[in-house]
Amino acid sequence: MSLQLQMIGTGSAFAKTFYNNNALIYLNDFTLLIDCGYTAPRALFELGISLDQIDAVLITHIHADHVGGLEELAFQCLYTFKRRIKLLVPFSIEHMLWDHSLRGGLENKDEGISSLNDYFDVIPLAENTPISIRPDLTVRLLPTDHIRGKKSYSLLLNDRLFYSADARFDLELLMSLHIKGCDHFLHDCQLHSPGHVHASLEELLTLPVDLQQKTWLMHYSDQMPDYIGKTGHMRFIEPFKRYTF
Ligand SMILES: Nc1ccn([C@@H]2O[C@@H]3COP(=O)(O)O[C@H]3[C@H]2O)c(=O)n1
Ligand SMILES: [Zn+2]
Ligand SMILES: [Zn+2]
Repeated sequence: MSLQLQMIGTGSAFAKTFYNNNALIYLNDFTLLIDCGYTAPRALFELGISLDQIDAVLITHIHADHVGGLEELAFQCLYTFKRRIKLLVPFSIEHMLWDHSLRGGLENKDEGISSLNDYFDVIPLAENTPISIRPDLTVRLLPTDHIRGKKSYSLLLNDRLFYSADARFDLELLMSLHIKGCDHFLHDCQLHSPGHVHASLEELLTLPVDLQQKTWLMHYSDQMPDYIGKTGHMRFIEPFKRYTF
């Protein structure tokens, strides 16, 4: 079954001309936001999409370009829209997300607000297990290396779309998914080497041609225009454009 995907930003953490690398997945009467960085509310505003139109948000890891917009989303859901949406969060980072990222702004003992559950319908996700979010959406969390000692997850949607979030280059993983028939690969890409905590363009260019042809580059720096035509068979995914995968 095909998916409609729209990046509400495609920038690296420090990009100033592209919003944070976050995505909307559109299914029948259901809209899922993948990551909610600090530019997400502004990007959605630019797109004419109200936060009220989001039905669920899935978090890949705890960096501000992936979770920095959650405070606004939580407040708006509770106080403006009076609506609870789903928060899909890897089990291993749920506690950290509250205690280390959001609690400072969202806790309110006077109103009895003391956890993520006071804002969202929290759905903790297990690793490496297909999770059926709805009949038309299965998500598998793939633990992938990003920052040493910090949990970070790539996603496999409906067993056919790989979304790296933030990940170092992992040839073995990419090849095994490719061989199993995964149709589309959206990968973060650091344009200049070394990639350090992200896959670099140089590394991604070592992928076989038939895998490159399925690969879209995201999470790129402001220098992206200088690299057009230098990405082999891989394409840059564009912000705000709606794709059918
Ligand atoms: N060891 C590290 C840790 C972090 N960083 C940079 O900080 C950014 C945090 O968001 P990101 O999107 O994961 O990208 C990280 C690196 O640019 C980095 O370059 N090296
Ligand atoms: Zn990032
Ligand atoms: Zn990151």
